[in-house]
Amino acid sequence: MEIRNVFTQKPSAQPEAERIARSPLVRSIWIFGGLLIVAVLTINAWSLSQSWQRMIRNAEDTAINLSLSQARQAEDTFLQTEITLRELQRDLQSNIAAGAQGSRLSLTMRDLKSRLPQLHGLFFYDASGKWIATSAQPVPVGINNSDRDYFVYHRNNPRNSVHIGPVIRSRSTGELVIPVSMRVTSAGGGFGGVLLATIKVDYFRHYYGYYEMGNSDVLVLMLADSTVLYARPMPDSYIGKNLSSSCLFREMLMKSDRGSGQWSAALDGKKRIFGFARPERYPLVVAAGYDKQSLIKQWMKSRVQDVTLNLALLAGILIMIFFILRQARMNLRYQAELTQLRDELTIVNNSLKSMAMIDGLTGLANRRQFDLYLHESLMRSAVNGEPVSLLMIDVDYFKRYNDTYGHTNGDECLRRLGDTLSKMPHRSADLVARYGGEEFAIILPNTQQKDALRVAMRAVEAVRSLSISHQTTDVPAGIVTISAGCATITASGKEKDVQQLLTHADAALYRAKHHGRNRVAL
Ligand SMILES: Nc1nc2c(ncn2[C@@H]2O[C@H](COP(=O)(O)OP(=O)(O)OP(=O)(O)O)[C@@H](O)[C@H]2O)c(=O)[nH]1
Repeated sequence: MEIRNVFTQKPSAQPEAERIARSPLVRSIWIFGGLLIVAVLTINAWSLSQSWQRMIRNAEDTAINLSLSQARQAEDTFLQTEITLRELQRDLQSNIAAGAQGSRLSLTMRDLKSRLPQLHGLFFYDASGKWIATSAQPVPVGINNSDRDYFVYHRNNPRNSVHIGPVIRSRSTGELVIPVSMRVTSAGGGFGGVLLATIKVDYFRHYYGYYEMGNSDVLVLMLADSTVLYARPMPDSYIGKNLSSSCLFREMLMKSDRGSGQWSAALDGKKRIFGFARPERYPLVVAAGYDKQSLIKQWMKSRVQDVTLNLALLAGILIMIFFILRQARMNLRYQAELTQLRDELTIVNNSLKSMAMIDGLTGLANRRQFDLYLHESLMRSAVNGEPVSLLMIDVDYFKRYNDTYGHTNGDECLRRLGDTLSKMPHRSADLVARYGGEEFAIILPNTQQKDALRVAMRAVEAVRSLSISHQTTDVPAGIVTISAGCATITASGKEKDVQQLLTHADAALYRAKHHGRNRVAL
């Protein structure tokens, strides 16, 4: 009988690994870990998106506030200029009535100009465009301004409102200036000339320079027709540019006088977050724009710490899942090994149990099994009323056989006899056992006495035909023979049944011996 070595045999690794991978515990850990990672990623994505939205909202708020304050500042600047022009207009109207005095008006202009820092100059041209008075010193001679747009505008337009024109280069100083002009009515009620105030572009350049803005952020003052008056920090070549293609003029100003949004600047094509405002009094527009790329960089810089911490958290979760999985796999493997060990031990136990029922020399059922089976057979007989027969078989003169051929040969002889008896045709219910020493027994359930007798005689004959030499003076046949005693009972279900059958079979065997051996007795 083979007993497997349970301590050295290992299960094949592949199916075991697959079984562990498919186990509910490992799957649950994967699902839990996956959900945890998804949750962390989702929360992080949400928090990043919230902080980005906040950043955009802040930029929009700052841009709109800045453009509102600049619109107000521009309005004040132009209002002061308008007041100055109106004062001059009043003065001029009364002088025209009394006969215009250019030198006196120039003095007044110089005085007014000195009060307003934004002013580049004040001028009065007569109906033909000739310079009559100016705050400039000395008064240029021989210049005619009738070709200027603002002059043409007032000559053709009788309205008394202030006109703000696109930036021009001053003919007296060469500076970039914004012309603010008014029509002067002649004594007869016709066109009497133009009063002009020029505002220095440098005034806005200087003023906008106060604000802390990035190199790509813009602050732009425009006319309502989208002509640039000044754009910080762009070079002067951008002054006068028409921005009508911008989203600001195409969409935003159509809906509201103030607001915010994101679009690509018509100035340089860069995407910015804009705020804009249009003053009530003058046809001006101010827009402040923050460069989106710079904002993204700034935002990313501010989130580096958070993102790093979250990545560390994610890495921690992954490591934790890894260790939990490893631990779970180890536990499952130990569990599998323990289960296998238990199964192996059960097999070994069963083997040992069956070994306890087998005779080591002959391989037949041993005395223990014989006792159990005889008891069981008699119990069954007591229930169904069928007879049970027992053959007790003893080797004749076996002491002498041992003495003559030695114990080793004696053992071999017993093995051959056992083999012969077990190979005799038997019914499946019959049991051949080694009863002890040189004694054998055959239990024949559901067997009548005459049939048992026949089996016994066949056994005696089978041994005889083995012709195992037994050459001593006491053994007449000169070969190994056996004697058999045969007994049959129908059990009563009482304890004594076993003893009774054994005693009868023993007595029969005794008789077989007594009557010369090598025979059967009932
Ligand atoms: N070799 C061997 N001898 C055994 C074994 N068991 C019992 N014997 C021997 O069998 C012999 C039985 O002898 P006895 O009971 O005197 O009977 P016998 O010599 O066979 O004489 P009868 O039974 O009267 O014919 C003893 O010498 C035992 O030592 C065994 O397993 N192996």
